Amino acid sequence: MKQLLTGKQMKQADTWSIKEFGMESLILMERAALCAAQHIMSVQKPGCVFIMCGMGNNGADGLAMARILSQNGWSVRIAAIGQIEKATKEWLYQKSLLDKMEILPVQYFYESDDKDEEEYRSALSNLYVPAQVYVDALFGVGLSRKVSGVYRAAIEEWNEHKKKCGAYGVAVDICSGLDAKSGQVLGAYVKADVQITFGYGKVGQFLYPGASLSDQTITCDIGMPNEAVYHVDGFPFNCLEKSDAKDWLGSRCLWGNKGTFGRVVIIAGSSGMAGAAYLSALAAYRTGAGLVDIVTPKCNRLVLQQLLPEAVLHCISEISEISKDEDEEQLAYLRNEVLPKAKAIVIGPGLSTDTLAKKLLDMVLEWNRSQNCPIVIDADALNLLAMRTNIDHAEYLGENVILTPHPGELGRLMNSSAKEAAKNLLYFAEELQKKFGCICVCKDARTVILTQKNRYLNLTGNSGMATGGSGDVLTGVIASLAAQGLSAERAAVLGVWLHGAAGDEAAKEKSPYSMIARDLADGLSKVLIQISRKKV
Ligand SMILES: NC(=O)C1=CN([C@@H]2O[C@H](COP(=O)(O)OP(=O)(O)OC[C@H]3O[C@@H](n4cnc5c(N)ncnc54)[C@H](O)[C@@H]3O)[C@@H](O)[C@H]2O)[C@@H](O)CC1
Ligand SMILES: [K+]
Repeated sequence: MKQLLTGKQMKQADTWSIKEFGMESLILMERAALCAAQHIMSVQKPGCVFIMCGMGNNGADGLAMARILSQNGWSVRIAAIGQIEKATKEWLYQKSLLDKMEILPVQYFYESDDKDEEEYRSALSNLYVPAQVYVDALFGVGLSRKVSGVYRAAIEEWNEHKKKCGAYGVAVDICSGLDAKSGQVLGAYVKADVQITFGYGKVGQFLYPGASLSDQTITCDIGMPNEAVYHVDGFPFNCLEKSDAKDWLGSRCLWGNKGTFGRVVIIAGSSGMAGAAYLSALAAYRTGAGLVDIVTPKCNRLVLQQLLPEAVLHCISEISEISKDEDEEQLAYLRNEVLPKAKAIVIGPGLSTDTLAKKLLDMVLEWNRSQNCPIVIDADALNLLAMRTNIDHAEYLGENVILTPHPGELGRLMNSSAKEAAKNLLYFAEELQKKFGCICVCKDARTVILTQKNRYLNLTGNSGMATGGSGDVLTGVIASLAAQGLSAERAAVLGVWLHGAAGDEAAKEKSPYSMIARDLADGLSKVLIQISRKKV
């Protein structure tokens, strides 16, 4: 399992390693600089390298790299941006070593208020020499505000000159301008070929748009003690990898019957929305559930029977079509005959928010209070949840309830907008988890999964999955895994991973442009072939 930290957590881990564990800051820095320099030497023959340094420890890494590369036959040019009075002690130390080597001019560029950005850029232009490698060591995890003035000009010149001379761009620790927690860019930002990041990957490097700033992010071990990660506020973000997916999936019982592999009840669809029920149910079967029941309005009977004859259909009448008694009767049937057989329930895809949908959600939530059955709440059921204002959600929803909002639904659940939710996905996810106390799967280009105790970031998937019905497929995958016996938390995390990996398989065959939700179901089979164990 790969672990990621926010910038603040990384600084806490650094501080603990230095102050409590007693590891010298300069030892960590030497290893960091060596890793980055070695990467450069492994991909390029000695030549000319240009290094843009700030005055913090990221800049100090850049100076240490200059020393190492110079000792290895590189011609080095450094532009130091900022005020020397702000330099850290590590920076001054690294500079003193360069001075003793008498080889490296460090050209300073001071912050001053009397220049506008254009003037800064033309002055900087002379410092940025043609080189085969461009290194960005301006800001690391210490970036604390929007980039402006000389720093903005320095970044823009760096990008432009790098492009002009076709240089290989290396960002030290993180692309300058990228927020290490949110993945948002603050003013100006470096676009590099690779980020060489130290100790742990930073969450912001894997969330978008941050994840698009470099082609590659390489995490280097710099000798930080393993315990450091336990001395940070909150929890690190865990990223499931293929080997973890294999472990979590386990092996399928060779002598199992359809009862062994769980029954999923899917309450989904409304007039014109049969597809949502179909995709959820198809995905539940394709992920291995033994039986799938669909509870849906009568109007969807024919189409669902034709599309998925394997499913058990329970067709219900719209409230307007039946008497009050008949309505009570059909709800009692579901409560007494259908829900008790479920090993996992999905409610919401294409359900609508009408009175019947509301009653169905009430019934399922009531069921959840007395039964230990994992429930995936999605789409319209989330919209209905957002309309409720007078219940204590954390008490009402248990730890085996899984909410799967996209940014629009997340915004509604938190009385905000889709735009805000997408921009501050981590913050919104944290607030949602606090509000409802259950498992929150906040879907976007990168999906964040939060539980009471753990935080996960999913790294599979691609833009082709931004297509109608993709979320419906996810509900079926998660419920299917839960029905087969995985804990609700593992079902949610593995389900999101599997769904993304299925999307990656579909993209290989169809391209992200032309893949549709159904292709994800084919993708699921391919991924399951790769990760399922051959033997018990
Ligand atoms: N021993 C350590 O602490 C280690 C630190 N390392 C490096 O140190 C970095 C962190 O160093 P620092 O904490 O000194 O932080 P940074 O070097 O990332 O930047 C901090 C400096 O930038 C200034 N600053 C922040 N935002 C700004 C903005 N928008 N405009 C202008 N100035 C701005 C701050 O005032 C401060 O002077 C890591 O990213 C990593 O590269 C590594 O060498 C590993 C070991
Ligand atoms: K940097």
